[in-house]
Amino acid sequence: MQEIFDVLINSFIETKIGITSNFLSKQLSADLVNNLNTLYDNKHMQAAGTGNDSIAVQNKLVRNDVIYWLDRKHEDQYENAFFDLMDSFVEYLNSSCYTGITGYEFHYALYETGSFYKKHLDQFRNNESRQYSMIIYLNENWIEGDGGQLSISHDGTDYKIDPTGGKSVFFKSSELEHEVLVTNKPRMSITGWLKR
Ligand SMILES: O=C(O)CCC(=O)C(=O)O
Ligand SMILES: [Fe+2]
Repeated sequence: MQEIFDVLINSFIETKIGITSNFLSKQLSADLVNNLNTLYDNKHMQAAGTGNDSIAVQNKLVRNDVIYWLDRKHEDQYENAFFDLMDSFVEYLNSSCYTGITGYEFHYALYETGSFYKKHLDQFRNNESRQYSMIIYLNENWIEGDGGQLSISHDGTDYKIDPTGGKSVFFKSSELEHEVLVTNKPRMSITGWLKR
């Protein structure tokens, strides 16, 4: 995994947007897709909020994905395998870049056809604990016409990143505004934040 972590970290250092394919194995990706589909079918995925007030402001004009938080307490072997992978990534990041990350949080996200997330910053104004944003995509066979790209404008360049299965994107939560363009088919991911 170290080589894949290096690709992610080195591209982040070069352009402020870390990207690597194959962050997740095909098997783990498929297992997490199964989890997500089951959660969705059982109506456990909930409308995502914006902001971190105790009453989350649910603003469907800003975002209309549905989410579910991963938790080791679920004792789900695939969620735990995902957390094990994140533990090794955080350990590697902290030891190679002195980032001092002490925690994280991750949720599954499903964008149904027609869904989007308008331009935003991930760090809350009243809480700076989110240091790095990390997204891991779960969509096999994504093609351009499917839409749903992650769009990041930075240094005069428009980056449009396809949410292709296994790919991970990594950037500083306080720095880069980004948006999810309208998706033309269901779009699945795990999104999270490394915290300090
Ligand atoms: O799924 C993505 O590409 C980005 C999601 C996002 O920006 C967020 O959940 O804050
Ligand atoms: Fe975001």
